[in-house]
Amino acid sequence: MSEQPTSRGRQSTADEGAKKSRDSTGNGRGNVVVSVRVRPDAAASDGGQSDGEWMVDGRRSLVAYKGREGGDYYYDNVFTTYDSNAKVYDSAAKRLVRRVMEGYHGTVFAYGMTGTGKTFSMQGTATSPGVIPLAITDIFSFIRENPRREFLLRVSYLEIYNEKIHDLLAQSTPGTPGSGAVQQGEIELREDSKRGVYAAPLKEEIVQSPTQLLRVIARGDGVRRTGSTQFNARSSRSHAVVQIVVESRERTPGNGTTQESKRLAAITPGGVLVSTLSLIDLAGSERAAENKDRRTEGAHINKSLLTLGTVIGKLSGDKDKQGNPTDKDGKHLPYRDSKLTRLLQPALSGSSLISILCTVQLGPAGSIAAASSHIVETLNTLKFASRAKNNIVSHAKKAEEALANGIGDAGSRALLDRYRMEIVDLRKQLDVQMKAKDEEEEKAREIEAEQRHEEQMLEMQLARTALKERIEHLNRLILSSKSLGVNFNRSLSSLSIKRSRASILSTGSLRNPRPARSSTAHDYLEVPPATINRTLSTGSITTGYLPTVQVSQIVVADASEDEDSQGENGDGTATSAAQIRALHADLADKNRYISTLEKRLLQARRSSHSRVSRTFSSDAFKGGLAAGDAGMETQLQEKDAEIADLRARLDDKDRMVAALRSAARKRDIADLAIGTTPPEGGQRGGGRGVGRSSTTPSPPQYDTGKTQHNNNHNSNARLQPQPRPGGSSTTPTLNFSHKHTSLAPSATTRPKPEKRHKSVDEVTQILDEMIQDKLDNSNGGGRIRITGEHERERERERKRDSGRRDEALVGSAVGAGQAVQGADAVPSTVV
Ligand SMILES: Nc1ncnc2c1ncn2[C@@H]1O[C@H](COP(=O)(O)OP(=O)(O)OP(=O)(O)O)[C@@H](O)[C@H]1O
Repeated sequence: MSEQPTSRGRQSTADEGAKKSRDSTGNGRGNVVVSVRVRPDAAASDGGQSDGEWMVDGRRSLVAYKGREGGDYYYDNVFTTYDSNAKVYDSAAKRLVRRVMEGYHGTVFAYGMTGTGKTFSMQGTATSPGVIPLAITDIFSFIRENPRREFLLRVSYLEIYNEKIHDLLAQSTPGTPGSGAVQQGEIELREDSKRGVYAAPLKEEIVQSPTQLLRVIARGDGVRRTGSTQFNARSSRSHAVVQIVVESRERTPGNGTTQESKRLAAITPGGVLVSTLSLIDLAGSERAAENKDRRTEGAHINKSLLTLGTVIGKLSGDKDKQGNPTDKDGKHLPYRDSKLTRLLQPALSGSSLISILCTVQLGPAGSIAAASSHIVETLNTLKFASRAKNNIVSHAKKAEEALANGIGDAGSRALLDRYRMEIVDLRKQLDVQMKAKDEEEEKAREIEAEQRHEEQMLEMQLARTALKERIEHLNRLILSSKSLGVNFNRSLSSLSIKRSRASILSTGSLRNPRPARSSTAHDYLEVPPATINRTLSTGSITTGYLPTVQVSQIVVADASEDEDSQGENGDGTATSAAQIRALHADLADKNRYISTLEKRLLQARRSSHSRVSRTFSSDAFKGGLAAGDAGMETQLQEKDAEIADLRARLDDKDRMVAALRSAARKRDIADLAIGTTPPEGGQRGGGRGVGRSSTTPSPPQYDTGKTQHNNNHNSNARLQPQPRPGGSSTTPTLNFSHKHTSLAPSATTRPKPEKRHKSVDEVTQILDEMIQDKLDNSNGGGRIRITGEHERERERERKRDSGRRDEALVGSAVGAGQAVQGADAVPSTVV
């Protein structure tokens, strides 16, 4: 094929010739795209559409030169000075980039004389991005448009400067223009069957966004060598190669949507497409410069470009027996003559898609571009483009197919596979750890459940203990009621109190110990009926609760001990003070018990609430909780009822204590009244204030009516008021008719109580004697007659005695309501 696709004389068939050119090379599908871009000249008046001998027709992709060696040049694309970078990309590179994303290798490079706009076309500007940034944008657009595939992008950036390869991404500090990058380990071009020709070692960076990729490339641009030339103030002095490796695979191959299918897909070989997009900004060919450095650079540049042109010129599509491309004469192509051609070998040999953008600058007559030397360079560029268009034969195949044929390098380079495998391994480790974590959490939940169960059991045990204590307490109360003789019919039996007589006497407060009250006395106390129905607690008390009474010990007797019970006065009865003390003790006991119950209930409620709140979040214990809560609720209600009942009882006992205290005060007043009477009878009784015989038997036990106390005995003793013969019917007398004294302590073991009170019978007997004496004296037939002064003295003595007896009678009448003496066992005591 001629280097001049068409000539002026054949211009009429230019379109046809261009179409024929594409078809003849077999690149009708666009595997090889050759474009020419004309840089605008500032001096051009019409935008360069017609610069002297040049004619550019973008619509027909035609560049025509009317001068010597002129002709018409047709290409795939001809961009005029009005065309933007976006149009250049869309027409010359976009399709190639898209196919690279589909698995083809692709190469785009700009070729042309220095200052004609290669860098401008490839990199562009901020307002007019070139092929590289537009390709990057397109790559990520493609990824977004293909959600069923997953991609991995990595980029490298190298330059060939003076026939040496430098890694532009491995240099940390951007070099100043012309200063060169930091020298690093020499990078060699290697070749193997899988990867083809590649530079190593070369840094590759994985990028995940357009911005990140652009930043990486911009960093490389910053260290790329540039310098000022005659035609370009910032001329590229090296060939810059950006390589973007694209790995992709189907995200869900087949019908696999599960994790397992993804894992299988990840470890299945051949599923990954690996393709490379090479974007190359070549250094510009130039005439020998005056500057030595520029001349050296230019020599290397020109040499590599010359080699490139030579290789392309010899491309024939033929191959030797080993499959290496040869020229039409069967000779090997000189790819190794320069690093540039060596690096571009895969693309030039037809294993990749290729797009060549040739830049030229056409100028009007008189301009630099119109110089003869410049025109020659422009014609050389056009001829290079024509040879590339005519000679490069591409049989690019998708990387996946290449892999199947053992040509590609995906097997060893697919980071996506390696990463996927690593991901699979990490996921397995994660699964193992998650399972272990789940098992630990399950164990923790089980332990927590066991702890909650134990807490529930503890609470239940606590509740049961409280209930048992309540039952025991009530049992004690019942026994105590028996021993204390609480009359369920509004009367109190004897409160069993053992007290040291000496102790009592030592206090000096109980000079007149009194017997326990009879049922009549209880009526007098007006104790509320409710109080009588309450039981008394029991307990041994060794404290002097009342200041005027010191109780050494209160012995609570159960049924077996009732027979030994004896009251304060040694007659099986208890004094009101003792009863008060017992009630106080009972009150304190109940207060403690209530306090204990309240504390435990509060604790149980808190524990129950916390347990319920915790357990509501767990379905595993809902069933058990329903029954447990119902039981606890019932127990709580029962305990509330018990507390209310105990409080009511306490109130009654308070009232009862108040009543007993009131009665005690009244009795003490009465005792004081009696205690002030001179103990006249002491002279006859032989004891101070004690008229009781030394042979006085044990005081009688008396029944209090309905009390079941000692019901084994025939307790017929009743306290009944009886009219005194010849006396007032209101004066109470005691009539003990009971036959037993089994509960009475023996005379030998029980201290003899002091009896300072006169019974009604005694008083009656005294009065009878006094009356008889009066009668005797008045009749004169007295047995003893006293005359004179002696008789008068005797009369005065009788009057004094009478007065004292009257006082004693009053005291006895008062004390009779309280004193209880055995009528048949204890003779009337004469004071
Ligand atoms: N199509 C264009 N439109 C506007 N300005 C352009 C165009 N092409 C190139 N230029 C300008 O021309 C100058 C040289 O361009 P550029 O550096 O791209 O040339 P080059 O071919 O890369 O040169 P070298 O080979 O020396 O690196 C720049 O200032 C650039 O802005």
